[in-house]
Amino acid sequence: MKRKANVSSDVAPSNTQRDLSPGTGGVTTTSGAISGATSGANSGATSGTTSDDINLQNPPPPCSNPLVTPLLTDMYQLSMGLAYYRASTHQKSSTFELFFRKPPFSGEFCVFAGLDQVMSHLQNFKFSESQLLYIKELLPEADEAFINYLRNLSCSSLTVTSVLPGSLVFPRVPLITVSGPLGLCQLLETTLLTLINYPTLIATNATRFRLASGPSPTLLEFGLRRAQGPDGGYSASKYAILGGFDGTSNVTAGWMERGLKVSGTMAHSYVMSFSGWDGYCGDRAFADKAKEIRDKERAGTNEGELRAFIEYAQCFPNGFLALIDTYDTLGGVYNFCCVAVAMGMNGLKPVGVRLDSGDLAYLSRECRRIFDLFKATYPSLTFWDGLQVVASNDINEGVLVALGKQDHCITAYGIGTNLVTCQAQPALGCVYKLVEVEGEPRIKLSQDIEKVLIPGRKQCYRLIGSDGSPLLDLMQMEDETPPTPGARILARHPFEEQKRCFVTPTLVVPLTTVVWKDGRSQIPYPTIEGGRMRRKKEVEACREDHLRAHNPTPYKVSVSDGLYKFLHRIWLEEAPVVELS
Ligand SMILES: Nc1ncnc2c1ncn2[C@@H]1O[C@H](COP(=O)(O)OP(=O)(O)OP(=O)(O)O)[C@@H](O)[C@H]1O
Ligand SMILES: O=P(O)(O)OC[C@H]1O[C@H](OP(=O)(O)OP(=O)(O)O)[C@H](O)[C@@H]1O
Ligand SMILES: O=C(O)c1cccnc1
Ligand SMILES: [Mg+2]
Repeated sequence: MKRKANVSSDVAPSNTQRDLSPGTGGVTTTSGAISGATSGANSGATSGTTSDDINLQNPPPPCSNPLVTPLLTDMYQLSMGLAYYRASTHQKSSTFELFFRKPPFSGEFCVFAGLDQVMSHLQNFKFSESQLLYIKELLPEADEAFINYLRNLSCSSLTVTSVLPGSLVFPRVPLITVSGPLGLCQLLETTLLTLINYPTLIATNATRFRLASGPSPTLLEFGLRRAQGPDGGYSASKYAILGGFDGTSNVTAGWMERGLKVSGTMAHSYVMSFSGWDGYCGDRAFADKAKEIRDKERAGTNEGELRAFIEYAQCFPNGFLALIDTYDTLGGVYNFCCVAVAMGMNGLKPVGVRLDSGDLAYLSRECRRIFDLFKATYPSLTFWDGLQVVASNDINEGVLVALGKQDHCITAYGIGTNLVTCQAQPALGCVYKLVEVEGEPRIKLSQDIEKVLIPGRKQCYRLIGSDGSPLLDLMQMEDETPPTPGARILARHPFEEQKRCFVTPTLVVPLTTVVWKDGRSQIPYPTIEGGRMRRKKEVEACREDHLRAHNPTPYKVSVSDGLYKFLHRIWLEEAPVVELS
């Protein structure tokens, strides 16, 4: 992120963070923390490899969710499809744009995500015979000719342009533009919206959590159990990582996306399940050592918890991370430290603790203070400074901001409900609107000025200033000359006449790329890691005041003078003049 004047923080997790996975021994992770160390090697197009690695000739794979077919749509798309067909307008050339009008979370931006599944849908778009039978049942008006038309539909006649995943995007700029036969473009509306709205919302939410936490802590996504169903949970895990999270507890996400890092700690049930030493069959000397240290350092800590930790440490000698708040958090830290000393005496390194209730800042400081006490007593053990303090329990963006203003020693956050359900704003309002038919721009008027459509096919550019940060996004008509670096142009607010500025960009970046044409993908299949890297770069380049959590400065999304005049001429032509008498 850039401050108004200069560069500031980095959103990459620091390279001193540790892997929290049992069995991986708290290994130091690299900046992306999607090392795949715990979830196997990368494999294929959906892995965490960079997009350059992928052979362009590989067609996009099937959608990850088998529910995504041409039938994942609203009834009215099929009804309109039939009506276009009957009116013989279904083959008219058309252009639709997918965009949002208002950013979520009272913010100014979104992080675009979900294009991977859109590419898969375009590639695999085909009604099955049983779906066609069902459509006949549903739409008795449909004759065999229409069913045959649906039967032969594929996306080979479409041209699709899009911004790329991980891009910072702003209101009204078309994120995806679909050009092709009217009937087919219409049939894609609902599916494209459902494939983009939630991924973009969750990637944006995750980005905001990352901005709120700062670059250092490890962010782990823990939301599967609270997500809106299996697909909500899976999408949340994937796109939270695109948005800057480092790992997920969701095993299916790791299995499906082999580059994603899967990790976790332990639950209260595990700690609660132990109550004494009956049936203990582990290493007696190890248990006796831990108990001896406990009796010396803090007699009276919970015995069942101590046993639970001793058992776990033996099972995961390189991945001991203890949940310490089941009975009494401070007693829990002592129990952890005693087991840690016993491990250290066997040449092993514990990973750390998790706090799941109470004042997380205060308790994290207490953890560090007690680690320091042990460090003073057992200075030959070298792991004390590197121990993790993981915090969880209903953490949201506000809690991260609040914790950032307090003194705390938290090194990692486990975040579920508020992240995956996007509790602060549960839906993104991307829309998909017709802007042109047979080369004729179309406008939709509204009493609500924000809802007036900007007509026609557009070219969109990001104009970059001399400090490398974006100045504004500019939309212009397709046939206008693109802006050029060093040349001064007039940029106008689309609706408010007095809001305009002259801008001289240092760099002009086209916002969209042709991603689908002539029946095939024109880009390497988008990867989570590719989107993650683009998001990081774009967030770093953007001025901090556009991204901040509260009262962000509006980012200018402008139109060229030519598009402004065109929009307002069409608006006047189409708006009825009322007669008063
Ligand atoms: N130091 C802090 N500053 C700001 N918010 C915090 C701090 N510590 C914890 N929180 C947040 O305050 C809320 C505390 O919630 P709540 O009172 O329900 O939990 P608790 O009583 O500590 O634990 P539980 O009920 O789960 O046993 C959570 O959202 C938590 O993330
Ligand atoms: O708080 P979240 O951000 O959703 O993070 C995930 C939560 O899920 C687990 O709780 P669990 O399901 O055991 O429930 P509880 O903590 O509410 O008792 C875990 O201990 C976290 O508290
Ligand atoms: O691994 C964890 O600690 C975890 C995972 C999911 C939800 N709560 C906690
Ligand atoms: Mg909880």
